[in-house]
Amino acid sequence: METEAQALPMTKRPSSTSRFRRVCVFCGSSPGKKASYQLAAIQLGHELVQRNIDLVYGGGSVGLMGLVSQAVHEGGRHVLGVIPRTLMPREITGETVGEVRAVSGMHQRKAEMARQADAFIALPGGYGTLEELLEVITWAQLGIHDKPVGLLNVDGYYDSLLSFIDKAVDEGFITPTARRIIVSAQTAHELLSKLEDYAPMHEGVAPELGWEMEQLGHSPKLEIAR
Ligand SMILES: C/C(=C\CNc1ncnc2c1ncn2[C@@H]1O[C@H](COP(=O)(O)O)[C@@H](O)[C@H]1O)CO
Repeated sequence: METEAQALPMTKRPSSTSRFRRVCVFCGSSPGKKASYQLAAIQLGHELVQRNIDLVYGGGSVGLMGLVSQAVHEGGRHVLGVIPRTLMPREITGETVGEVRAVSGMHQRKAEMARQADAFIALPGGYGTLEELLEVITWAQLGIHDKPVGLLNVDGYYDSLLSFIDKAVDEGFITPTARRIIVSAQTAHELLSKLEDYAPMHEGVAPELGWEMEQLGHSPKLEIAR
Protein backbone atom coordinates (compact mmCIF):
# COMPACT_ATOMS: atom_id res chain seq x y z
CA MET A 1 0.00 0.00 0.00
CA GLU A 2 1.50 3.35 -1.07
CA THR A 3 1.83 5.98 1.65
CA GLU A 4 0.96 9.64 1.10
CA ALA A 5 4.68 10.52 0.86
CA GLN A 6 5.35 7.75 -1.67
CA ALA A 7 2.56 9.01 -3.89
CA LEU A 8 4.27 12.43 -4.19
CA PRO A 9 6.66 13.14 -7.07
CA MET A 10 10.30 12.47 -6.04
CA THR A 11 11.16 16.18 -5.86
CA LYS A 12 8.39 16.86 -3.33
CA ARG A 13 9.07 13.94 -0.99
CA PRO A 14 10.61 14.40 2.43
CA SER A 15 13.88 12.47 2.61
CA SER A 16 14.78 10.11 5.41
CA THR A 17 18.00 8.58 6.64
CA SER A 18 19.11 4.98 6.52
CA ARG A 19 21.71 2.83 8.21
CA PHE A 20 22.94 1.95 4.71
CA ARG A 21 25.28 4.30 2.88
CA ARG A 22 25.32 2.28 -0.33
CA VAL A 23 23.25 -0.66 -1.56
CA CYS A 24 24.27 -3.10 -4.29
CA VAL A 25 21.52 -3.98 -6.77
CA PHE A 26 21.63 -7.13 -8.89
CA CYS A 27 19.11 -7.21 -11.72
CA GLY A 28 18.38 -8.22 -15.28
CA SER A 29 20.49 -6.92 -18.14
CA SER A 30 17.14 -7.38 -19.96
CA PRO A 31 13.99 -5.36 -19.17
CA GLY A 32 11.73 -8.41 -18.83
CA LYS A 33 8.34 -8.78 -20.50
CA LYS A 34 6.11 -7.16 -17.87
CA ALA A 35 5.93 -3.40 -17.32
CA SER A 36 5.76 -4.17 -13.58
CA TYR A 37 9.41 -5.31 -13.61
CA GLN A 38 10.53 -2.04 -15.17
CA LEU A 39 8.35 0.00 -12.83
CA ALA A 40 9.78 -1.87 -9.83
CA ALA A 41 13.35 -1.02 -10.94
CA ILE A 42 12.45 2.68 -11.14
CA GLN A 43 10.59 2.56 -7.80
CA LEU A 44 13.58 0.90 -6.15
CA GLY A 45 15.78 3.72 -7.47
CA HIS A 46 13.35 6.29 -6.01
CA GLU A 47 13.23 4.48 -2.68
CA LEU A 48 17.04 4.54 -2.43
CA VAL A 49 17.06 8.27 -3.23
CA GLN A 50 14.38 8.95 -0.65
CA ARG A 51 16.44 7.19 2.01
CA ASN A 52 19.67 8.97 0.94
CA ILE A 53 21.29 5.72 -0.18
CA ASP A 54 23.88 5.49 -2.99
CA LEU A 55 23.97 2.68 -5.55
CA VAL A 56 26.57 0.16 -6.67
CA TYR A 57 25.67 -2.15 -9.55
CA GLY A 58 27.12 -3.95 -12.54
CA GLY A 59 27.35 -0.83 -14.74
CA GLY A 60 25.85 0.04 -18.09
CA SER A 61 22.36 1.02 -19.21
CA VAL A 62 20.90 -2.24 -20.46
CA GLY A 63 17.62 -3.64 -19.12
CA LEU A 64 16.57 -3.14 -15.51
CA MET A 65 20.17 -2.17 -14.71
CA GLY A 66 19.78 1.00 -16.76
CA LEU A 67 16.41 1.89 -15.20
CA VAL A 68 17.49 1.60 -11.58
CA SER A 69 20.80 3.40 -12.14
CA GLN A 70 19.17 6.28 -14.04
CA ALA A 71 16.52 6.72 -11.33
CA VAL A 72 19.19 6.94 -8.61
CA HIS A 73 21.43 9.23 -10.69
CA GLU A 74 18.56 11.56 -11.61
CA GLY A 75 17.54 11.67 -7.94
CA GLY A 76 20.97 13.10 -7.11
CA ARG A 77 22.57 10.11 -5.36
CA HIS A 78 25.96 8.65 -6.25
CA VAL A 79 26.00 5.74 -8.70
CA LEU A 80 28.99 3.41 -8.97
CA GLY A 81 29.10 0.97 -11.88
CA VAL A 82 31.64 -1.84 -11.63
CA ILE A 83 32.41 -3.27 -15.05
CA PRO A 84 34.88 -5.88 -16.28
CA ARG A 85 37.07 -4.31 -18.98
CA THR A 86 35.80 -6.81 -21.55
CA LEU A 87 32.21 -5.57 -21.08
CA MET A 88 33.16 -1.89 -21.26
CA PRO A 89 32.52 -1.19 -24.96
CA ARG A 90 29.32 0.86 -25.19
CA GLU A 91 27.76 -1.53 -27.70
CA ILE A 92 27.80 -4.31 -25.06
CA THR A 93 26.48 -2.58 -21.92
CA GLY A 94 25.52 0.92 -23.05
CA GLU A 95 26.50 4.13 -21.27
CA THR A 96 26.99 4.10 -17.48
CA VAL A 97 25.72 7.06 -15.46
CA GLY A 98 27.83 8.29 -12.55
CA GLU A 99 31.19 6.76 -11.67
CA VAL A 100 32.60 3.79 -13.57
CA ARG A 101 35.14 1.43 -12.03
CA ALA A 102 36.89 -0.96 -14.41
CA VAL A 103 37.92 -4.36 -13.03
CA SER A 104 39.78 -7.25 -14.61
CA GLY A 105 37.01 -9.88 -14.56
CA MET A 106 33.63 -11.13 -13.32
CA HIS A 107 35.00 -12.41 -9.99
CA GLN A 108 36.71 -9.10 -9.25
CA ARG A 109 33.47 -7.30 -10.13
CA LYS A 110 31.44 -9.30 -7.58
CA ALA A 111 34.08 -8.83 -4.88
CA GLU A 112 34.25 -5.08 -5.53
CA MET A 113 30.45 -4.68 -5.54
CA ALA A 114 30.27 -6.63 -2.26
CA ARG A 115 33.04 -4.57 -0.69
CA GLN A 116 31.37 -1.30 -1.64
CA ALA A 117 27.87 -2.19 -0.40
CA ASP A 118 26.22 -2.24 3.03
CA ALA A 119 23.34 -4.42 1.77
CA PHE A 120 22.29 -6.31 -1.37
CA ILE A 121 19.01 -6.31 -3.29
CA ALA A 122 18.03 -8.52 -6.24
CA LEU A 123 15.35 -7.40 -8.67
CA PRO A 124 14.03 -9.84 -11.27
CA GLY A 125 16.77 -11.09 -13.57
CA GLY A 126 18.32 -14.12 -15.23
CA TYR A 127 21.41 -16.27 -14.72
CA GLY A 128 23.69 -13.33 -13.91
CA THR A 129 21.33 -12.00 -11.24
CA LEU A 130 20.76 -15.46 -9.72
CA GLU A 131 24.48 -16.18 -9.62
CA GLU A 132 25.25 -12.86 -7.91
CA LEU A 133 22.38 -13.29 -5.43
CA LEU A 134 23.27 -16.85 -4.49
CA GLU A 135 26.91 -15.95 -4.01
CA VAL A 136 26.22 -13.19 -1.47
CA ILE A 137 23.75 -15.50 0.32
CA THR A 138 26.43 -18.21 0.45
CA TRP A 139 28.99 -15.70 1.77
CA ALA A 140 26.49 -14.64 4.47
CA GLN A 141 25.88 -18.29 5.40
CA LEU A 142 29.61 -18.83 5.83
CA GLY A 143 30.02 -15.66 7.87
CA ILE A 144 32.22 -13.95 5.27
CA HIS A 145 29.99 -10.89 5.64
CA ASP A 146 27.05 -9.78 7.79
CA LYS A 147 25.27 -7.59 5.24
CA PRO A 148 21.51 -7.98 4.64
CA VAL A 149 20.33 -9.64 1.42
CA GLY A 150 16.94 -8.70 -0.03
CA LEU A 151 14.84 -10.22 -2.77
CA LEU A 152 12.37 -7.90 -4.49
CA ASN A 153 9.70 -10.42 -5.43
CA VAL A 154 7.92 -8.35 -8.08
CA ASP A 155 4.63 -9.92 -9.19
CA GLY A 156 5.69 -13.23 -7.60
CA TYR A 157 8.67 -13.53 -9.99
CA TYR A 158 10.72 -15.31 -7.31
CA ASP A 159 7.91 -17.46 -5.83
CA SER A 160 9.26 -20.65 -7.39
CA LEU A 161 12.82 -19.91 -6.22
CA LEU A 162 11.57 -19.32 -2.67
CA SER A 163 9.52 -22.55 -2.83
CA PHE A 164 12.59 -24.43 -4.00
CA ILE A 165 14.64 -23.00 -1.13
CA ASP A 166 11.90 -24.02 1.34
CA LYS A 167 12.05 -27.51 -0.15
CA ALA A 168 15.83 -27.53 0.37
CA VAL A 169 15.16 -26.68 4.04
CA ASP A 170 12.56 -29.49 4.31
CA GLU A 171 14.99 -31.91 2.70
CA GLY A 172 17.82 -30.96 5.06
CA PHE A 173 20.12 -29.14 2.66
CA ILE A 174 19.60 -25.61 3.99
CA THR A 175 19.28 -24.91 7.72
CA PRO A 176 16.32 -22.88 8.99
CA THR A 177 18.84 -20.30 10.22
CA ALA A 178 20.38 -19.99 6.76
CA ARG A 179 16.91 -19.72 5.22
CA ARG A 180 16.39 -16.53 7.20
CA ILE A 181 19.30 -14.84 5.41
CA ILE A 182 16.95 -14.09 2.52
CA VAL A 183 14.64 -11.16 3.22
CA SER A 184 11.87 -10.82 0.65
CA ALA A 185 9.08 -8.36 -0.06
CA GLN A 186 6.88 -7.28 -2.95
CA THR A 187 7.67 -3.57 -2.91
CA ALA A 188 10.89 -1.59 -2.60
CA HIS A 189 9.54 0.37 0.38
CA GLU A 190 8.65 -2.76 2.35
CA LEU A 191 11.91 -4.49 1.44
CA LEU A 192 14.13 -1.56 2.49
CA SER A 193 12.23 -1.30 5.79
CA LYS A 194 12.76 -5.02 6.46
CA LEU A 195 16.45 -4.80 5.54
CA GLU A 196 16.91 -1.84 7.92
CA ASP A 197 15.59 -4.10 10.74
CA TYR A 198 17.59 -7.19 9.74
CA ALA A 199 19.88 -8.74 12.35
CA PRO A 200 22.57 -11.14 10.98
CA MET A 201 22.01 -14.79 11.86
CA HIS A 202 24.65 -16.90 10.13
CA GLU A 203 26.14 -19.82 12.01
CA GLY A 204 29.67 -18.47 11.64
CA VAL A 205 30.86 -21.65 9.96
CA ALA A 206 34.08 -20.36 8.50
CA PRO A 207 34.52 -16.59 8.75
CA GLU A 208 38.20 -17.07 7.98
CA LEU A 209 36.99 -17.68 4.43
CA GLY A 210 37.52 -13.96 4.08
CA TRP A 211 40.63 -15.31 2.33
CA GLU A 212 38.44 -15.57 -0.73
CA MET A 213 38.07 -11.82 -0.83
CA GLU A 214 41.79 -11.42 -0.09
CA GLN A 215 42.61 -13.54 -3.11
CA LEU A 216 40.60 -11.07 -5.15
CA GLY A 217 42.61 -8.18 -3.80
CA HIS A 218 40.45 -7.19 -0.83
CA SER A 219 40.81 -7.46 2.93
CA PRO A 220 38.65 -10.01 4.77
CA LYS A 221 35.52 -9.65 6.88
CA LEU A 222 36.62 -6.71 9.01
CA GLU A 223 36.86 -4.53 5.94
CA ILE A 224 33.82 -5.78 4.05
CA ALA A 225 31.47 -6.11 7.03
CA ARG A 226 31.80 -2.38 7.98
C1 LIG B 1 26.14 -10.19 -22.86
C2 LIG B 1 25.04 -9.19 -22.94
C3 LIG B 1 24.88 -8.19 -22.08
C4 LIG B 1 25.82 -8.02 -20.98
N1 LIG B 1 25.52 -6.87 -20.32
C5 LIG B 1 25.79 -6.72 -19.01
N2 LIG B 1 26.23 -5.53 -18.63
C6 LIG B 1 26.50 -5.34 -17.35
N3 LIG B 1 26.35 -6.30 -16.39
C7 LIG B 1 25.88 -7.48 -16.74
C8 LIG B 1 25.60 -7.75 -18.06
N4 LIG B 1 25.17 -9.02 -18.13
C9 LIG B 1 25.19 -9.51 -16.89
N5 LIG B 1 25.60 -8.59 -16.01
C10 LIG B 1 25.69 -8.80 -14.53
O1 LIG B 1 24.80 -9.87 -14.17
C11 LIG B 1 23.53 -9.33 -13.77
C12 LIG B 1 22.56 -9.39 -14.92
O2 LIG B 1 22.60 -10.65 -15.53
P1 LIG B 1 21.24 -11.30 -16.10
O3 LIG B 1 21.70 -12.61 -16.65
O4 LIG B 1 20.72 -10.39 -17.14
O5 LIG B 1 20.34 -11.47 -14.92
C13 LIG B 1 23.75 -7.87 -13.39
O6 LIG B 1 23.46 -7.66 -12.01
C14 LIG B 1 25.21 -7.59 -13.73
O7 LIG B 1 26.00 -7.40 -12.59
C15 LIG B 1 24.05 -9.32 -24.04
O8 LIG B 1 23.15 -10.35 -23.74
